[in-house]
Amino acid sequence: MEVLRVSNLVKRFEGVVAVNNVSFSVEKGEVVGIIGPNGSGKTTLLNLISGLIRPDDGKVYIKGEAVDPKPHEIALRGVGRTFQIPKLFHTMTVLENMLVPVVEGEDKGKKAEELLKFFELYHLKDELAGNLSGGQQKLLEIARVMMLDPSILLMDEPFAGVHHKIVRRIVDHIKKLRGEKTFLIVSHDMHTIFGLCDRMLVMNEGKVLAEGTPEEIRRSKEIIKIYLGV
Ligand SMILES: Nc1ncnc2c1ncn2[C@@H]1O[C@H](COP(=O)(O)OP(=O)(O)OP(=O)(O)O)[C@@H](O)[C@H]1O
Repeated sequence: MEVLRVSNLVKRFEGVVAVNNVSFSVEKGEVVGIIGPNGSGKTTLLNLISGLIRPDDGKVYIKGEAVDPKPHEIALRGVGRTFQIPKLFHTMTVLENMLVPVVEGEDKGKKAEELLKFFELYHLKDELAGNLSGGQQKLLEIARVMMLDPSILLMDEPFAGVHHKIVRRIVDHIKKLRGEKTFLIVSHDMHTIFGLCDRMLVMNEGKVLAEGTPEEIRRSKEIIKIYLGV
């Protein structure tokens, strides 16, 4: 079942076409990686899907319905987002950060604790978020976005600047959740993303240049040309 589709998305910034007529779709439970050189439009694409910026053209469909590109509207439809630099409250504790998203019902605290246990952060629950390592902050942001029970997770560079032990933990968590949840992950960490994804999109100069399984992408001459400049 298709859970996400972007159709002819375009975003221009004075003179730069950051996203240039991008279309693709994602099936429920897939883990899709987005790779591409710096400035190829990956973050802008995630910003468009999560409604942080409005497209100049094109549409985003979630579970078959066109969405109004507003962050709140998109979050309500089950799309969660993490950032290249986690957006945490550094002077609040780990547990307090977990309780920032508005969640209906009475068991917010219990849910937060369960998620902290799942992400192996429970022992740090009373620590200030600002005292966590970069990798622990990334884990906490992932745990926090799960408070809203997203069905689709957009992740921007979840492995960048993260100790390899925590990279492995993040990968393990994604593997546990795949199938039930759908992931769209932007990463420069070729080794990790190739090992994790079902499918990859390769962006260059705002366009999707190639799409395929990690194996297909590895064999693609175009990709080698972009990354190695030959
Ligand atoms: N707010 C903005 N104003 C002007 N130009 C922008 C803005 N955001 C992005 N751009 C430009 O759009 C292009 C795509 O940027 P984007 O950050 O989406 O690329 P990226 O693939 O995520 O890069 P990186 O891997 O370095 O994070 C770049 O040329 C960038 O300079």
